[in-house]
Amino acid sequence: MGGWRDMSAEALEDQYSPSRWSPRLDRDTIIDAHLAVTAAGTERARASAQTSLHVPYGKGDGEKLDIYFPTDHSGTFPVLVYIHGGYWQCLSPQLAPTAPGPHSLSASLFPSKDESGFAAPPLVSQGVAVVAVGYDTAPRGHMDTMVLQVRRSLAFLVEQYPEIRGIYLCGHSAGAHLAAMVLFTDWTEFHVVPDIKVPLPSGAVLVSGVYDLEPILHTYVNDALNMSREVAQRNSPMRHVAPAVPAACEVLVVVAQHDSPEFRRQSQEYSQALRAAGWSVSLLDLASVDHFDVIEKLSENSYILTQVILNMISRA
Ligand SMILES: N[C@@H](CC(=O)c1ccccc1NC=O)C(=O)O
Repeated sequence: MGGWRDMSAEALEDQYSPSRWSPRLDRDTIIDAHLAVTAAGTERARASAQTSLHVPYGKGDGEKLDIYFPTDHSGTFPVLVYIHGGYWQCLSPQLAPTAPGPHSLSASLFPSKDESGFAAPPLVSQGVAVVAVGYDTAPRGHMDTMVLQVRRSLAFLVEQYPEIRGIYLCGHSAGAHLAAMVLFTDWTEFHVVPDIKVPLPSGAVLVSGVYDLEPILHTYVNDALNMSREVAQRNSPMRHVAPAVPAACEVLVVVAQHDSPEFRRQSQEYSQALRAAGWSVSLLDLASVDHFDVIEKLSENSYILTQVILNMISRA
């Protein structure tokens, strides 16, 4: 069992507050800066790529996705599906860097699919489409619903876009958790399996994620999520590591040097568990980045993670 059980409430709260661990920016400005950088990157991506925005993949208001098409998309193309983070919620006062008040309820203070296209430019120029998936964050969405929505968004893409040849998943923080939940989906429930000749997804890049939700139950993060222990366990990828099937996808678990020790432990333990179950998994520990710029830098062509992702896709 993890050492988190012996931590004080304060220490645990610290460990699960990524903004407190960056040597680059202080805790009161880093989330604002993260949103500004990802919003500006998304604006650049929308100005340069051909897009289909707010495409509904289900009936719910939050069930929309944005597609950034590759520069040349006359034939088939691979897709990187990006799942944003933000601790699965949009109302926690501690997620907002400013004091609680009407201002802190503004949607722009929380990551959403609308600031999640920043990784597109280096990928679309290499023939890879990028899809930013929206999902219903808490308090509107329940953890089970978010997992279901992300799974459904993939089934939708496979069905609607026959020109897609290979879906790669990339999630950040809470989004890495959702991506990891997709790895053990029973696709027969989504009626897509008979047509699938490649595994779904073909590869997964899990960046600074949480794979055991139990510690979160004891922190402010659960104020908006309201998870019971049962919900947290049912939605913990760490508890569902199944033996790899022959066509199982390649998994890259990425963690930042300046992620908290608990976040770093979670990535280490999850990647080890997958490896022990026969999965093809690598743990990439990136130097000189924190919980936020580890993902922001995907807007840069020369960033090591951008190159690793392009490499994973081109090897398929
Ligand atoms: N309250 C958190 C905020 C946070 O975790 C977060 C903010 C923006 C994007 C991703 C985040 N983390 C996980 O999804 C913190 O202290 O950093």
